[in-house]
Amino acid sequence: MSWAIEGARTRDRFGLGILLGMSQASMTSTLDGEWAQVCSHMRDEIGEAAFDSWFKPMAVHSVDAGTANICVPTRFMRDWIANNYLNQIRALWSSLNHQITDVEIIVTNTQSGHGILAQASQNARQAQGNPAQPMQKTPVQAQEAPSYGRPQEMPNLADQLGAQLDPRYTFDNFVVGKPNEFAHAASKRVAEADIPPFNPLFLYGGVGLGKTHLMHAIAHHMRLVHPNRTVVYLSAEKFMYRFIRALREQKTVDFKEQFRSVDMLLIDDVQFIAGKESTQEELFHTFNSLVDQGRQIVLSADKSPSDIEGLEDRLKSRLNHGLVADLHATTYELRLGILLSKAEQLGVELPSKVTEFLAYKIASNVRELEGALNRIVAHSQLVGRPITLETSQEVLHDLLRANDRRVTIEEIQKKVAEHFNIRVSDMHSARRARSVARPRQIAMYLSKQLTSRSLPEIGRKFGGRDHTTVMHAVKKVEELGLHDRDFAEDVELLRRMLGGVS
Ligand SMILES: Nc1ncnc2c1ncn2[C@@H]1O[C@H](COP(=O)(O)OP(=O)(O)OP(=O)(O)O)[C@@H](O)[C@H]1O
Repeated sequence: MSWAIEGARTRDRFGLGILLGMSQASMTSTLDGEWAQVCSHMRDEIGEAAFDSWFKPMAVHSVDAGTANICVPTRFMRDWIANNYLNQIRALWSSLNHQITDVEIIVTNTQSGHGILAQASQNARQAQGNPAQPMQKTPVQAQEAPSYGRPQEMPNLADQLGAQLDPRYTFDNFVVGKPNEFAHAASKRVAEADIPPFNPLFLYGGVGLGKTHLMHAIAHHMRLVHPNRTVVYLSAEKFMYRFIRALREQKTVDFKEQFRSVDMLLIDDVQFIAGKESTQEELFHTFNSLVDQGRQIVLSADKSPSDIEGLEDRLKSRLNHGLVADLHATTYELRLGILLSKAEQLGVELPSKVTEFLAYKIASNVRELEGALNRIVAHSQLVGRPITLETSQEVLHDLLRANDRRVTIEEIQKKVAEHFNIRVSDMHSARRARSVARPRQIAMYLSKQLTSRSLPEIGRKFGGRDHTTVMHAVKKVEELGLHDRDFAEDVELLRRMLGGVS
């Protein structure tokens, strides 16, 4: 509590006391009592955690002509309180004491206990040619404060606490397909909502499936639409290191204050803090404080909260409380879409055969697919050759081998049937129509080329046909390939898709 009496100016600094004919001591206790009541209301209203963060460090400073001045130790707190709680404080206080018509927040130097104006405010006053004003008013007037958000200086906090956002990771650049449509829709909803629709949003899925991309997209959108809001994105690892540094430098109060004051917090790769107890504890409190204040939290991990081992139960239960959305492994169609979108971003036109080939062959994750595309494009630009199936295969030789797997006759039949748009059952049927017979012959040829099965074995897999039928099919396909370039390319594409890398 700091009752700073600055000099013996006759100005009615304690206007209220004189008005009421009270002694300074009794006025102090009246104000203290009223402030305690305001605090008690606010604690009920905003919850223990937020109250501890913001109200505990506050104290009554003075009263000036009906304006109660509350002091806080930092400008940051002043701005936050002014933007978020001042209207409530003012209303509560004047309902307790009609003489209080206004409340202002001032920044004090807590070391000396004297009211010292924040530098910016002091400069402003001097600039107005009024340096002798005893009362230190803040430049933040509650009436002018936006109902949500903060003064222009606040977004810096996002850079201070968080990581840079990748400008490419936007919703526009995110290709939506069956495996990610739920996670995408949930992310969009969070990004576009004014009040958290679910808290937290928890995104999870395997490596390289787009979790980080979606988180950045949410943050980009939020920063664009609400430039005044503090949107902080960082990895759980970074959160931990920041916390450890704060502990080491004895700045945990600042750490808590800062993280608990953001408007949106996005933490990536939460699995990283499994088994890290004190970081989990800190995250837990940060989480509660933000949720209490109605701030959105978005988290991601490689597993669902329940499946992350080494995560405290109470944290798991909080993480499960909002919406948990998973990203599934990509499908061929989604990979095609992503390739087309990435190629467009790179400004290159990919032959459709190359796109189909890559989408089929590189099924592990999107990051690898993107890497493959980048390699092909870089190679083509460096050597000045167009992108073809052959050069792609050459350039990606190692990657393709890593993605290679033993192909079965069933897979060949399925792939060829898909390619020619016929039923897989036609591979076994007796139908002789060319539209069915030719793909069947190609499938037999590829079975001979790509598997170690004998001719009779292959025949049996094609509806119990004789080995001579298979032999005939192989010859026919070779022959046709010699005279029909399109046909040969089709077969070659299928061969490469199915693992014929050599
Ligand atoms: N649906 C998509 N549309 C466009 N690009 C995508 C899509 N999914 C993933 N990507 C791209 O794939 C790359 C890897 O995605 P991202 O880093 O978001 O994966 P992640 O799930 O966070 O992986 P990790 O678990 O390794 O952190 C990024 O370059 C991203 O842009």
